[in-house]
Amino acid sequence: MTQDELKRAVGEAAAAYIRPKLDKDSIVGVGTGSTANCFIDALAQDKFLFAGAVASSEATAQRLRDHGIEVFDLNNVGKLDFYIDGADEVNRNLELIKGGGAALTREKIVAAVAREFICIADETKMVERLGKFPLPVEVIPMARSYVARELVKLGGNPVYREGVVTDNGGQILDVYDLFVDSAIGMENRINHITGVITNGLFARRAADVLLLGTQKGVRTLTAK
Ligand SMILES: O=C[C@H](O)[C@H](O)[C@H](O)COP(=O)(O)O
Repeated sequence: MTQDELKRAVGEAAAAYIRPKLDKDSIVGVGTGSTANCFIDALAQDKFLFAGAVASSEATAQRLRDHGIEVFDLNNVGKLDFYIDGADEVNRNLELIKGGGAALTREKIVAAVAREFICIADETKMVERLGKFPLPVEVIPMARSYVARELVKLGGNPVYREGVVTDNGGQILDVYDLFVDSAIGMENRINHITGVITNGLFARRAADVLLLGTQKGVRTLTAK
């Protein structure tokens, strides 16, 4: 199977995973990216089973609406049973790097609210240790150079993702060569740099379940 076919398989598996738990009041948290798009397309088949969705980006909100799925403002939603999203890297503890599509901040917010975070990924995303994928860090624009200098002190090589403005008006630094021995430790350290909005390590709120697309089928993994 190609990578695209694996993405489609996990998108469909995620829709099947939540289907029996949906009711007419359910609101589903939906992530961003090509794998999340596969999930949205599968979820649309079930759109009469649930109330609507909360989106982690403007792009996702648009795709949901295009499918006729109502999109709610997170501030008007009391509880979210599920959040389904892709990842750029995932380890065996279901800690993630996310933000390749610059949606990390809203993704982290929706994941924080959700009772169950289901990550969907093809097997190319599974790693022993996080950090080969450059870690996205969203910053307040005026703080970009200062934050970059602080990231160098942590051992990273930050590169400004030129031309990208996030849905929140932030900018992105992609940090190469970071040694991430403790994902939670690094997530906290980077969050404490003044001017950082969010970083793409999802360790304090890791995924609860991973649906991993492999050549032998979709595997369901929980944290080790
Ligand atoms: O900002 C983007 C998100 O974190 C995506 O979930 C992540 O980049 C994975 O995207 P894709 O499914 O396209 O590989």
